[in-house]
Amino acid sequence: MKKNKTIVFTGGGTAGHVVVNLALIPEFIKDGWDVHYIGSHAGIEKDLITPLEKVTYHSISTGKLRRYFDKENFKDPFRVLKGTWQSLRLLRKIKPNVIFSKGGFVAVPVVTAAKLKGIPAYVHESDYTPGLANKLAFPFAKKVLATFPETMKFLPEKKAEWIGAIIREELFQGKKEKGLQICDFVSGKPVILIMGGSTGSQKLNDIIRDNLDQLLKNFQIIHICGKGKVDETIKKFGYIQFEYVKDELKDLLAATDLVVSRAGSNSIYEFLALHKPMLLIPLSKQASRGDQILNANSFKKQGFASVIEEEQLTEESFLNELTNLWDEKDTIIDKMQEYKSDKTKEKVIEMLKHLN
Ligand SMILES: CC(=O)N[C@H]1[C@@H](OP(=O)(O)OP(=O)(O)OC[C@H]2O[C@@H](n3ccc(=O)[nH]c3=O)[C@H](O)[C@@H]2O)O[C@H](CO)[C@@H](O)[C@@H]1O
Repeated sequence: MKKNKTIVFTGGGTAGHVVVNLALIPEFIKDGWDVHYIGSHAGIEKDLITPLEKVTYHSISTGKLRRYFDKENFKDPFRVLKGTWQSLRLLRKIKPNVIFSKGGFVAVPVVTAAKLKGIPAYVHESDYTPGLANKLAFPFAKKVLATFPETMKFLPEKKAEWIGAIIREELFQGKKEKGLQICDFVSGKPVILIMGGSTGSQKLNDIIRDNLDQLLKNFQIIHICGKGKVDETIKKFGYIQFEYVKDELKDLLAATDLVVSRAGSNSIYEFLALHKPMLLIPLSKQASRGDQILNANSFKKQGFASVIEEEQLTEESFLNELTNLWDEKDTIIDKMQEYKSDKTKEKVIEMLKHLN
């Protein structure tokens, strides 16, 4: 019997390294491919992928990027070596035609093993500048795909291709009434969605909670706080908190007028595609390599967002920028409507199917 074509997806650590895979996986299942996923034992990728029917999830050992001293840092190279050996064994068994990596540390051993087995691996970089895990994977990749056009200058010239953002189809199918109903909100009063990235942000949580009464005078607020960060003591009409939202996100976004968010690349491209004016508070240089600052400033320059850097974040600057954003929202939406995504998802699927 003829074997189905097979694809292996990898990527994890935060949802930003999984959602692009979530957008692509259904298209391969629909076309009769066998779909496998290689992720970590306990990362968010396991949570998000294992409920999917027709996807076989395999766990491997993986390291983690810590920007501080920890004795675990010394064990990580051995974990990555073990992960590479495990990936080699898995790839020998699965025999995929192609591999798609969305990055994060778990992807490094998989892409390395792909090179050793001669399997073409496509690596996707969604941030303005490439992260360390992806940089380690570039030498082993067949192609490196970028979301931001500006990223091309940081990528290996012969392998790099700009494709744009890959967005989950379901996000376009949200219903405003359903979103309002989930939150127990009224229609006719504007809604702000607060999203501190897939893991939540204490900084954003604090500024919202410190100004809650003021904000609730004019807005209703959906607050995605991050795992373990919901404050059960706050119960107010027009304010609802979530740790993380899965299927209902599309409806919550449909009910949203403005967004306040970190500047993770996937999130901000989703807000752009859905025409949601956004106030971005990027992760600071102290806590990251500064990629979110570049993501945010690129969006500001194009007229899609206003930005407050953490060092400038005060109650006053926050409330002022939010008022300005509300006043400017129609102009911003006009600008967003000019942005064309140009069938990015379809292009990538063609590329992976035909190894272009
Ligand atoms: C702290 C950290 O390392 N952040 C990085 C991480 O962010 P993070 O994981 O937050 O990534 P993104 O903002 O790019 O994507 C988050 C994704 O999770 C989804 N989502 C989020 C919350 C929720 O409740 N439900 C839900 O489905 C969003 O719709 C989005 O699709 O990866 C991004 C993409 O490489 C980087 O730009 C960020 O710097």
